[in-house]
Amino acid sequence: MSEDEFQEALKKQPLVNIGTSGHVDHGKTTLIEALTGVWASRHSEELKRGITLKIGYADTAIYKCPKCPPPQAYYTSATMPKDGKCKYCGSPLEFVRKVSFIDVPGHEMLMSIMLAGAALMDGALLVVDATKECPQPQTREHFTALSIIGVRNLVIVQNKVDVVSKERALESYNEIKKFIAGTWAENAPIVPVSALHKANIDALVWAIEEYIPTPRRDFSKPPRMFVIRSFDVNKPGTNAKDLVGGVLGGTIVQGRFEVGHEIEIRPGIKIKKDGQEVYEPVYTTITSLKTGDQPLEKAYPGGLVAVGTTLDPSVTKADNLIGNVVGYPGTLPPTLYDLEIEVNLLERVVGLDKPMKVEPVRAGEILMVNVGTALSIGAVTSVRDNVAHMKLKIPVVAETGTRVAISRQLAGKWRLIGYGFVK
Ligand SMILES: Nc1nc2c(ncn2[C@@H]2O[C@H](COP(=O)(O)OP(=O)(O)OP(=O)(O)O)[C@@H](O)[C@H]2O)c(=O)[nH]1
Ligand SMILES: [Mg+2]
Ligand SMILES: [Mg+2]
Ligand SMILES: [Zn+2]
Repeated sequence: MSEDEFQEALKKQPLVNIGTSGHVDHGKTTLIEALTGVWASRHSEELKRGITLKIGYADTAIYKCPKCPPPQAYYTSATMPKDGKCKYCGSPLEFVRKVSFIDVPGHEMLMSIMLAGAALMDGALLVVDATKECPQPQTREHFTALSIIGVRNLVIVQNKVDVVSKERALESYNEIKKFIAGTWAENAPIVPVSALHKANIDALVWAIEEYIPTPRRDFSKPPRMFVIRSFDVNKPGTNAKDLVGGVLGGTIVQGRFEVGHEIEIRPGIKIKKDGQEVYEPVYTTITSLKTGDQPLEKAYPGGLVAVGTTLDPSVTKADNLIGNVVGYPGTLPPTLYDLEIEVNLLERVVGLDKPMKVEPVRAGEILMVNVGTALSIGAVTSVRDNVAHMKLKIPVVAETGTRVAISRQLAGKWRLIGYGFVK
């Protein structure tokens, strides 16, 4: 990738994904709103119930005052004055970079969605409610998920400091310090904020600038995108000649896509063949690319990219293609119905109120696997040493060495128990 191409791309599209993580109701979505001005939980069911159910996206740009010291120097499109000038010294603010936030649910029933989101994160914010003892079960479980998936750029956000005493704020800080002591996140910054009152957000932006850099990716690798959403964007009753093809929403994880190129989507759609249900890859052409409202000729890793296609919209409607992998024809890993994984179990199940020992994997049990944004369950057919064979209900697209998160149902809920690598 040339420096010019990187700089050019940087102006048009966020090239870094910053995820949220943390226990339910600790203020992840409120924090993203404070940073971006966007409420990322927009689905009607989410609005009704006040909890995040799906992966949410919100983009913003970071700006900096050339004269003021940090943290006052730091702004986002949502926090900067309308005239684009520093509110302390009046200097015109300088554009730093675009960033995309990926918001995940904290509810214990939605761990699989968090894992799908985590597969896309270049860095993360771990949101901790200062009014609650730390760690809460999904604080632990999300932190473990970041550890497993290999997210290493972390900023810890101590939220809701508007409703705690100074003593409690200090106690909460010490709980967080103790929680991360001896882990890879030991030196992560802890930034106290009130997401609700948008207090100390400049210090958080500063920490993001210091600790979550935009990764320099190799754009020349064969392009690959993980699908997170798929839609039929036509209004009911549209004339057949005006129909627009199916749209895929996802995050590019390597390479770049260009308008006009042919793509393959795997595992594709379920069909019946000789009385058996199988998945067949789908082939189509990219008719448009967009990030936010910005049309693109080329799309790069980072943020949510909408890919227009020539597919019949009935194929993409209602998130039908979630978890699929997109690439140029012939470049994708194989579709696997049988999975052989080298299993690494956690010592403890961390997502429960009381952590408990992880029992070994047994033949015959049902496990859940997350591979990229794909999710499948399957029965373990055999276990030898630390290698487990599984028969999957829905096939996954993965090559040797692909990282897999493994969950087991405990007390009726899927809990993260370990990770593995595809053999
Ligand atoms: N007092 C106070 N309340 C906050 C703050 N941030 C969030 N809240 C409140 O906490 C509740 C939960 O906030 P959300 O942003 O929905 O929390 P979340 O972590 O996104 O929740 P899930 O996505 O369901 O896990 C809401 O009632 C918010 O208004 C804060 O800084 N101070
Ligand atoms: Mg939320
Ligand atoms: Mg909530
Ligand atoms: Zn200034």
